[in-house]
Amino acid sequence: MTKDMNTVIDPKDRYKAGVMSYAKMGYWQPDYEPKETDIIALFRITPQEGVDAIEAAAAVAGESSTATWTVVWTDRLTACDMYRAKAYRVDPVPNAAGQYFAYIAYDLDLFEEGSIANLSASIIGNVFGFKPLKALRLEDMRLPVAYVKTFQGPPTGIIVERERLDKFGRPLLGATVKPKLGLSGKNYGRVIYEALKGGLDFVKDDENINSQPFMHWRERFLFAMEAINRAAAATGEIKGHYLNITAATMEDMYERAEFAKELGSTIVMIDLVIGYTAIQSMAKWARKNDMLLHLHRAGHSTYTRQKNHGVSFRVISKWMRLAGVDHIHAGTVVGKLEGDPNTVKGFYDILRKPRVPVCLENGVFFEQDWGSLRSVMPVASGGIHAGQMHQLLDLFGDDVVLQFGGGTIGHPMGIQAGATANRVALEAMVLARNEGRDIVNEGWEILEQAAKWCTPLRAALETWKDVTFNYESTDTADFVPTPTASY
Ligand SMILES: O=C(COP(=O)(O)O)[C@H](O)[C@H](O)COP(=O)(O)O
Ligand SMILES: [Mg+2]
Repeated sequence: MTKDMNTVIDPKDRYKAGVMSYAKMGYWQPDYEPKETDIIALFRITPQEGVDAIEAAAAVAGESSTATWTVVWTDRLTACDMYRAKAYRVDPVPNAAGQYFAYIAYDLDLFEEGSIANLSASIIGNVFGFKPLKALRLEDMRLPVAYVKTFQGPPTGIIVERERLDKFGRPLLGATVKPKLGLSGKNYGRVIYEALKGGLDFVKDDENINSQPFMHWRERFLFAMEAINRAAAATGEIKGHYLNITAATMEDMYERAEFAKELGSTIVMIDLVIGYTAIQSMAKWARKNDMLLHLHRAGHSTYTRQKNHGVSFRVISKWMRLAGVDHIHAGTVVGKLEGDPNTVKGFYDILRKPRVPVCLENGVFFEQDWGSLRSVMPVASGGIHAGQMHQLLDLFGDDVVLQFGGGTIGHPMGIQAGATANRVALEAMVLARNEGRDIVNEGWEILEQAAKWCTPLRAALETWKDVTFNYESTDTADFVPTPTASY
């Protein structure tokens, strides 16, 4: 008698041996034409040696929708033809041997309305640990308007934020208080006051500042608000500080948010690590209470950075626009943290545009209609300074917060001077752009001209130097069709 194959074949080899075929179970349908209401996911799959790409794509479709590792009788009790996700297209990734782009369509009925937790439990729930795959990356998603409309989206959005702040026609300026940890409430407040008085619009808490022994959260909030009020009175401008309300429980976060509002803050901040459901809860709170909601993407690089495994930040950007944040850190290109120029531009389009056109060069695979969901203000932050103002304005335009932590608080003449250097650099660059000057090629010259009248800017340029470089995209090179692979 032959042995039961399931007992001797390693699960990952079942696909090679043909014992198990998700493709045959109906999860591969090359003739399927996605419906307007389908959710579409684009995965980069790297099958194990000997596993067929189509079988691997079908396995991803199966495991991220209805299937388990074997056929079950109860499928027949459901509308299984409709509920099965359908892998309908598999293309080899040019210049990346062994990798494939797999397109998978999901019926809208597979998802609960307005829930990122539910969406992600399917799309990234189990499949990333699946044995037939060496690696898997969720590159992009198309979210149908019917689904988009079940989400609240950003509580405030760019237009209303500008109206509330009464600031138009230029990027907003911010800074993260440094050092990240250790300051007392009083000294923390001093940093905020100096930076706001010097010319910044916002200052912010760092991702890991919550309620530590050296500064409890109420001390931080009280000293921060005092600084904001004083700076607003001194400058005649609306000023703000992102009070980080990230905490261990929702109860704590609501308590901190309520206190921020009570003190007159316009904005609160959360970290991505609090989780999708907590983010959605805070988004609802922010809309109900007319508050801006700032999101720091703390933790994202653990799964967004590797090019063959994890989740692209363009997908996280989409989920966060649905979930409803007003600000999100989205990369600088020229700063201290990784970020391919075209890819980062793609994130900014996803966050800001009402309808995002396909742009393979920027890694945007699908047209995305946001169905009048408000737009998210991207935040460029991480290792940037006044000497890069021309490149930042060229890359990101006006609807962005440019945030200089070290690039304000590390200024040789002090914090207020650091803020002034940034404000003068920005205003000089915006003026030059509006006059039609070529800010990319004449950028450093424009900064030097402005520095003749502004000692803090001169000191900033002398300290941090001209680091203008030609940003070139490499990450999305393999997205653009080649003569041998078109998609
Ligand atoms: O503290 C900083 C920046 O400080 P500095 O301006 O001194 O470098 C932020 O946490 C990073 O911007 C996060 O990165 P990202 O914005 O890419 O999520
Ligand atoms: Mg930080």
